[in-house]
Amino acid sequence: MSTPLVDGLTVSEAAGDDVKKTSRDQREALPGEPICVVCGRYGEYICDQTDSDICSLECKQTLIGRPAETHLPVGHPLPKRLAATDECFYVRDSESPLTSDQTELLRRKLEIHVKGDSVPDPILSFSSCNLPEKLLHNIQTLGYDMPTPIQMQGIAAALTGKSLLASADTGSGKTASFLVPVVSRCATFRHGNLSKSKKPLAMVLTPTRELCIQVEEQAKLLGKGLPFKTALVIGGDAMPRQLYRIQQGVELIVGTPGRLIDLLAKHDIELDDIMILVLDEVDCMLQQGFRDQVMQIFRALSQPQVLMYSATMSQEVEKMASSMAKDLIFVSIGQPNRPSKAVKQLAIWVESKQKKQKLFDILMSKQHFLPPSIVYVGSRIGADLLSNAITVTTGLKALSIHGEKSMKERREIMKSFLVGEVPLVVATGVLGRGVDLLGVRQVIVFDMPNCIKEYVHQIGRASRMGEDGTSIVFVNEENRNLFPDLVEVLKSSGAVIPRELVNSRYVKRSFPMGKGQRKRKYGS
Ligand SMILES: Nc1ncnc2c1ncn2[C@@H]1O[C@H](COP(=O)(O)OP(=O)(O)OP(=O)(O)O)[C@@H](O)[C@H]1O
Repeated sequence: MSTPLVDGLTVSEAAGDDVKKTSRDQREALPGEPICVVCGRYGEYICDQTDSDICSLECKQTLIGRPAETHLPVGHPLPKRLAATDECFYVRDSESPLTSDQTELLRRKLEIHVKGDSVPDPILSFSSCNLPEKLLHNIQTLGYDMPTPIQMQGIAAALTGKSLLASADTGSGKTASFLVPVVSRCATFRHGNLSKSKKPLAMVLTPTRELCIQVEEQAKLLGKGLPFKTALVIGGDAMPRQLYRIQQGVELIVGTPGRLIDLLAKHDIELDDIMILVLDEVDCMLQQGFRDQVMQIFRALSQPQVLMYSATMSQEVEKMASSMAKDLIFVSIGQPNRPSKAVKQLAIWVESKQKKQKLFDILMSKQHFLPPSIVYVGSRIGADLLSNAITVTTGLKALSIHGEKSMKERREIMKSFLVGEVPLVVATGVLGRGVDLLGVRQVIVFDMPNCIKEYVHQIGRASRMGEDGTSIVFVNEENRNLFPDLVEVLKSSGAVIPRELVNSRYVKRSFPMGKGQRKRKYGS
């Protein structure tokens, strides 16, 4: 039986089967699986006109619209991502504006979705948006040759002065997407107002000290040589020093909400010049726990531009963000709340009592332990106990990091981890979000967090800028609240779902075809 789909196209077999309409609906191919000859995703179908593997109706149409000689053989390994050098957008003169068709095509290719009034076109290069020369030089020194999709659209939107709510994968360059406009606007403002007072002009709030440290470091690198000074305002570091720095005159304050409120309550810091407020990890910042503090700080400012970023979003966050800023621009890259496709996920069903032994087995296996690794646990005491047990049982040097340790200790542990002296860190949520742990390619989620979004952030530490990474998560009946969400996330990434999870009564059953099942053919 044939099921009509769109004009003139039918799909053989399976009435009601969910045939993927666009390439975006299709998942990435697993090793050994057929690859769509047009976009490189899972080639679930065969195009009957060309016998090539394709992933969706959209790619079938693209394929049959191509001249015959460009129909590539089945399984031809086309790049999965848009390769910058292959793409006409990048070889054109990037100073001349895109036509609206080109803008639409670019956004479609890069999965850039926008909502709002007068959203500017994405930038194609850092040099096309009037940034100060020194900032451009610093961007180059950091090795950023080309903006990533979130930077293309995010920087363009932020430079208009409008507020922005943006989501993009973990490790996709969101930090520079908000810092480049912050540095540019602050440095330009100071340049034109040299004699005036040096009250702070921008503020970045993040949920953890580690993330603040990292954001401030990157801000310093981007602002080098410009009238752009920064102050770090986090708990655990001496307050007088932080205060002194602000009083000397800084352009940017980076801090956690708690310490900032403390500082503001005890000292007279003038925030009336703040023109940009950034909420990094905005869904976390607007959650109970942080929300009241963030709103208290927001009310102390005089209607700044608000830039809000995260890899995960919710409708509630969208609503709150809309109430904080008028004329908001929404930007999202790919599908929000999905893990980075570059992280290969493995879910293992392990009963709680066996989790430690399973972890030791992994750590002692040359094949499965891929240091440097992070193990995520649910509690501070759990982090201490597990890191000790790992060292005693496996001989591996493991350290724990959590909120009860002093800032000095946390800094030292991070340093020895990042320089490779320690192959393994056992962490709580303090390292779960935002932290750019270059070199980490494996994450082991020992205790499933109590929200799927935190899981997405945690496994995101295993891949930066689309580099391959792996994650292992231990799951059992105790995590049943998350089963439906976890299955969705695993399914969307093409990961294998453990039998116990498949058969669980807490999961609604609707699974993709298993291997070995026949492929459907597109008829015409
Ligand atoms: N245009 C670029 N070209 C090359 N590398 C880049 C570019 N932009 C950022 N990077 C690098 O990519 C890495 C990831 O960036 P970043 O930490 O900003 O990701 P993120 O999107 O904020 O991730 P998360 O959601 O996990 O916080 C960093 O090491 C950063 O230096």
